[in-house]
Amino acid sequence: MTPSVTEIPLGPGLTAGALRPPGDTISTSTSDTSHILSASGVELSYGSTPAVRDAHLALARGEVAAITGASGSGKSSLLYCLAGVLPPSRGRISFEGQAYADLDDEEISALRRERFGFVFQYGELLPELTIEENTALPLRLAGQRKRPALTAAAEVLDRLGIADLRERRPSQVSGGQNQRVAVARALVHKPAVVFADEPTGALDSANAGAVLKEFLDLARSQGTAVLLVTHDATVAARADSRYTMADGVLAPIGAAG
Ligand SMILES: Nc1ncnc2c1ncn2[C@@H]1O[C@H](COP(=O)(O)OP(=O)(O)OP(=O)(O)O)[C@@H](O)[C@H]1O
Repeated sequence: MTPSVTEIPLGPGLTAGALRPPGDTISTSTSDTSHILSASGVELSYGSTPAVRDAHLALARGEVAAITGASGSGKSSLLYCLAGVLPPSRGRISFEGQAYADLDDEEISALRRERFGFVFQYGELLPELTIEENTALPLRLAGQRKRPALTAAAEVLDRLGIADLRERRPSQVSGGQNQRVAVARALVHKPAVVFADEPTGALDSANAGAVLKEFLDLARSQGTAVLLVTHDATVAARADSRYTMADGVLAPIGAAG
């Protein structure tokens, strides 16, 4: 099963080419250019079940923001709205001042593929590709030739201390190593924003701390903003800004810095 350009798995049930139902009600205003990503009045319901209520959030270039909250509070739903994966029921989301509502399906797919990176709890690597090929995937999807893409992948793997694993397949490395590969893949194309949903949630605490540090150090060194969803307050403590979510309501906790 070789991945096609439009079928890169981004997580359970998600693909890079997926999702943009017609008829959403996002406003087309593009006034906020001071933040790389901004959201106002975002709401999402699944049928009659509200999951996100009137969420406001702004992410600066290179900022690491964390959202904590209990299971079912709406964190993932909000993350997927902000990543252009799920269209909100109401509200406005914009990237670099460009409202998602003004982008067509192809443009929003390109945004997710080229300007965003994704990390999920279980890595979501493609089992039939090597570690190096998995890491190079965003560059290949963006049209880069194989050799420079693999060279760039090897450099990122080296920065994460796992260059020696590059010829192996995901089944041949540990959980922590898999998650480092997922981090490498999310950052290899130097995206503007990485969306990370419980990126270390499947790891033991020592491994989780190490992987998280490497992830955030690498993101910060290349100016990539990170929006991090986590249950774990110690993970959130590494962020520049923090939000909490309860019953679909997002609230900032503490000042940035
Ligand atoms: N596809 C769906 N269809 C219907 N309801 C859903 C769907 N996905 C999530 N929900 C509901 O929306 C609410 C928010 O779910 P969400 O997954 O966003 O929460 P979460 O805070 O990320 O939870 P967790 O920490 O357990 O991942 C929950 O009540 C959940 O049951």
